[in-house]
Amino acid sequence: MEIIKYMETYDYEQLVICQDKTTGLKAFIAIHDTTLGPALGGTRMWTYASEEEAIEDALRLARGMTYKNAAAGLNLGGGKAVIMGNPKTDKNDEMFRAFGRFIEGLNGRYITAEDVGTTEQDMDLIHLETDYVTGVSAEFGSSGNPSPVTALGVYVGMKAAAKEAFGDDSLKGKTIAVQGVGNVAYTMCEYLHEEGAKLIVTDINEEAVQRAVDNFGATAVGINEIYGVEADIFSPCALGAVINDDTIPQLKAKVIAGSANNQLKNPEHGDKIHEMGFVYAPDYVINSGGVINVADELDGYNRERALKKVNTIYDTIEKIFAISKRDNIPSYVAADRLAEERIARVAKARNSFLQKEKSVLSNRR
Ligand SMILES: NC(=O)c1ccc[n+]([C@@H]2O[C@H](COP(=O)([O-])OP(=O)(O)OC[C@H]3O[C@@H](n4cnc5c(N)ncnc54)[C@H](O)[C@@H]3O)[C@@H](O)[C@H]2O)c1
Ligand SMILES: CC(C)C[C@H](N)C(=O)O
Repeated sequence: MEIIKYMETYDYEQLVICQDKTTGLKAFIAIHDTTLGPALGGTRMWTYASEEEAIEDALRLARGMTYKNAAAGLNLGGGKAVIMGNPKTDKNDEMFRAFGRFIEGLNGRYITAEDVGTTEQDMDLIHLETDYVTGVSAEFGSSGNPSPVTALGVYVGMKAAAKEAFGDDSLKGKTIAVQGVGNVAYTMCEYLHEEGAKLIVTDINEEAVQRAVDNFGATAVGINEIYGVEADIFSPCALGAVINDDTIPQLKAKVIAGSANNQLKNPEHGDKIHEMGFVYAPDYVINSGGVINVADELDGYNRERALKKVNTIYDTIEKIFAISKRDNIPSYVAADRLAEERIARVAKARNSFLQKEKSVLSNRR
């Protein structure tokens, strides 16, 4: 991978390499675009096979956050960090403190939070060294783990998608096939069960499946069967790239609405499901509840206000379907357009000179 070339192609601002051999920290912080504000995005800890793979992931995820934050109406740019290592065996407290100091060194250009492989406790350790961290424990007046709020957003976004597909946003009696019943999907299933939906679930973790069967009367199926079950809605809540050439022909559901990031294997798969008449709730819009929630901490966390904002995911999804129909474009393109247009409008509004910004004038002796 030619890093600078890749960064030029997608217009990235910055890539930071962090190492601290005492603690074993090897991390990358990618900042994609800060037109709307400081870059907010989680820190992922993962067993990457190579540095190149880690950098690629950081860059790709950072750009995703630019779009997610812009479409969510947040005054925040996009960034993401990755730490190389096994989150189960390679963590130590000092590693996260060292990482916190690197974040502090960016002076607010990047603000972190939880992502795959990192926890509220890790954020608390980062918080010992910097204030540029969200998703820290509630005892610090913070919002805590974002997953349950992400689940609320997916639930309301799913209702908007159901309205588009079936003319009614009620999920009562609808059958929903859920792939992965982890942190986000378990809470989402709670909402769905309460509304009277029928659940079909799968997970590689048998305990997670059993919990859904016991608590929500869900029907369990094998991991490869989930695509082809008779359902109204397919809800991918585990992995990326699950909408692909192999899975699309199997899908019987009319709606695709779930929490997983990067659901489309390639953009062509977004085009294909559009042509085939599926109603697809774009992933980074429907799963933006977590980031909306942690972003509220920056104004002094107010749960009621945060949840009110998360509920607007319903309206954003409706708006995206309206753009998709108006311009006859797939919903994932409509979401990108919504985000890009907002960034362009703000960039235009902010391009006039302000005295406080550094300029040639401040260099006068
Ligand atoms: N947690 C958040 O706030 C948040 C926010 C935005 C997006 N997301 C995305 O939502 C998804 C779920 O996040 P989470 O926090 O619930 O993660 P999680 O790890 O708690 O849950 C994922 C579940 O998927 C299962 N799984 C893994 N591979 C599978 C497979 N091949 N088939 C079926 N199940 C499989 C896991 O066993 C686990 O139970 C991820 O893609 C994540 O990036 C999460
Ligand atoms: C900042 C976060 C809560 C990030 C979250 N993991 C996401 O992908 O949206």
